[in-house]
Amino acid sequence: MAADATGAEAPLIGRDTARMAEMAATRENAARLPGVTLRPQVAPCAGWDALSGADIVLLVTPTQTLRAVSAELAPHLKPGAAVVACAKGVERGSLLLPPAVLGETLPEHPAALLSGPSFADDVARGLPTAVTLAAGDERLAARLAARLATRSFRPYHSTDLTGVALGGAAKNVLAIAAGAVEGRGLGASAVAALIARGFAELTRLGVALGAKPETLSGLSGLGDLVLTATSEKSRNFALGLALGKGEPAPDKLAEGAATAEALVALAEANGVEMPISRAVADVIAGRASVASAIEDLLARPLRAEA
Ligand SMILES: NC(=O)C1=CN([C@@H]2O[C@H](COP(=O)(O)OP(=O)(O)OC[C@H]3O[C@@H](n4cnc5c(N)ncnc54)[C@H](O)[C@@H]3O)[C@@H](O)[C@H]2O)C=CC1
Ligand SMILES: O=C(CO)COP(=O)(O)O
Repeated sequence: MAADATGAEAPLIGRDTARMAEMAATRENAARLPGVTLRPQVAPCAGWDALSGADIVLLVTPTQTLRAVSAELAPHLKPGAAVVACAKGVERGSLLLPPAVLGETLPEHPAALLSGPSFADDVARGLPTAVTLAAGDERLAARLAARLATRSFRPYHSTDLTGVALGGAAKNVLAIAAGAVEGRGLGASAVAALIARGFAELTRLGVALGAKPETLSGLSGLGDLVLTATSEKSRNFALGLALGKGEPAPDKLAEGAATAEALVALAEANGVEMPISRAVADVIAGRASVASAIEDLLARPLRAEA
């Protein structure tokens, strides 16, 4: 559970017992958020025991682990507890977005999703951040948003789970492409073109899946795309940058790399073209070089902008 506005204790559960004990003692997550002192109500611990008292559980593991982790914690949840996925991606194989994965593993629990432009480091340092909290039920979405809000962390609520989830998944793939364009030294105009055309393909798929266009152009879609596709703090952008420069990939989670192939498969299944995402999937899978992928994108036939 998060350290929310109520000041209630918020257990922070991790699987590495020694690291959680160290975090509890030093009040710092030295590996992920060095220099940030944990708020007093955050209680690092290991094991699932602390779940039994939680009304709201935030799941902050990567997309491809969501199914296993949520299934493992299922027997330990308080009846009726809301489970909020914070992952941004498409599950490989099933092609499901995070809320739909939770719908399968935790059908008795209301599923929600937290997404939007928010580097963990910015949030932890109390810098102003606005995000989207989505749940199928509007009252639940509003209640969760109010519960998680702080003076600097502003969740807007939504019932468009698909739109919020799709924006978060696609922007990571597109950020890899933006990083690669930057890494090849193609200039700021090319990055802007990529963001705009990337947003067009994100929107096409979102609409095909039933998302609301205003969700896609909101915080969790366009907002997060702009952040991630323009900042070297983004691990997805940093991966693209390394690929573009021909350097080794950084040893950090880049959700877009794990999601690219699944995103393109989801688009194909819905009859939607996503050429930039496809180029990223091809490069990640080793089917194309960055140079040839960019060549192919530039060689596409000219067409109407929509
Ligand atoms: N770091 C950020 O700024 C933001 C991250 N996210 C999303 O949050 C999700 C997680 O990302 P981060 O926390 O940044 O990644 P991370 O790599 O910093 O942390 C992931 C955590 O999950 C744990 N984990 C991995 N596999 C696990 C498993 N099978 N069982 C239990 N725990 C497992 C790891 O030990 C680690 O503590 C991603 O989908 C990412 O897109 C969303 C918004 C911002
Ligand atoms: O999702 C994020 C910011 O909103 C974090 O982006 P990266 O995973 O690329 O670091």
